[in-house]
Amino acid sequence: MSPVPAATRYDPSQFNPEHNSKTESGAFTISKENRQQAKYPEFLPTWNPNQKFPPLEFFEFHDKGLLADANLSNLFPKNGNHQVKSVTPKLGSEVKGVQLSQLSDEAKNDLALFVAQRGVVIFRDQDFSSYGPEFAVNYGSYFGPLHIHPTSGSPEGFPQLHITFRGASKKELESAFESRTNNIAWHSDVSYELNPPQITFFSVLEGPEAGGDTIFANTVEAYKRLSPALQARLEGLHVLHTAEDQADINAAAGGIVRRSPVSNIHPLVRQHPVTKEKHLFLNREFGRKIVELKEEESDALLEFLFTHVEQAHDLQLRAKWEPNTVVLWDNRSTVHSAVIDWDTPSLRHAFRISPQGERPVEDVKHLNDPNYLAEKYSSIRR
Ligand SMILES: O=C(O)CCC(=O)C(=O)O
Ligand SMILES: [Fe+2]
Repeated sequence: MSPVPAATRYDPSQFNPEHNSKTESGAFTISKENRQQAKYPEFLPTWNPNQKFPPLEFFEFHDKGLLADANLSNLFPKNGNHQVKSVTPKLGSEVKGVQLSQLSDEAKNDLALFVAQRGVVIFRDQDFSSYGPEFAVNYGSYFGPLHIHPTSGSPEGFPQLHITFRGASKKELESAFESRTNNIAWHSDVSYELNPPQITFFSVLEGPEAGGDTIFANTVEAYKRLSPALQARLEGLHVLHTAEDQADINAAAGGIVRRSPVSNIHPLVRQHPVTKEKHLFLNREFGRKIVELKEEESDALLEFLFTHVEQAHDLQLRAKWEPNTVVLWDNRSTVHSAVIDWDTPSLRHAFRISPQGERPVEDVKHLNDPNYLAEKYSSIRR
């Protein structure tokens, strides 16, 4: 079974006993010093050891992108004042002149289609974060039930928001490289869930002037680049994804585990319900084993596929954050990593909204089938 990757071992959801203090309700939060510096205190993380959530259950999901206008005319009206340009030919668009907070439901449907088509969309000059956590939660809920992360910190009262927070101390910066030569950790978010997230919103509220970018890779293109012979061999294989290590690491660091960790099996090659494109669905952080293969075979094949996606800069992009940027990604057909490279002491504070999507399927004919893979589950010792 693949070993727990270095980046997963290092990063217990930013829970850091050195900078955490307690709120009035007994939850951990960041230090007073960091709280005083933060420009968006309503989005600061808390970790409440008493908060517990029941296991997630399978649900049917119908992507809003399927309701979109094929010409995206609600998102980009004919006489609108918007500019859209591709970041790279294979992945990503950058948009100016569209205010996410003001979109109608019809325009949100187009947004879901556009993000599915482009993989990553970078929206500049947004007022989205100024409306606070409640607005963010309501907005994201349009696209699907919001995922509550099992180990992350979140603003009090808004467990659906996943907060990324790094303090501004020199020690914190240096600790990033104490035991690793780099901090790159390619993944798609919480792929161990039965219905992992689809369209995902990420807003960096404040961050360093240079650095702290987020990198993305396109797993549709990564699949297309493989030879037909290898593509055919990958069909019908399934990967075991697990939350166990993340839970253990957080518990060991004194953090929280607010939902019991799960393991699930998903197809290695997945079909997208909106674009109908096939893509690799892999995850260096949570994907541990190809269940149909022996251990050494699985390790070698997974390592080949991870390296293929991670080295192919010709199917990747690097999103640069400016004040008031919101980035949306398709958490099914892309993988991403934070880039923790800044060396001036500055806060980096971000929030993520993760609407859950369909249970991954190798062919959309299985979409929303509650018995999908039932036989395989019963035959696998996990
Ligand atoms: O901090 C970043 O740039 C990305 C963090 C991340 O992987 C996430 O929130 O899903
Ligand atoms: Fe992520």
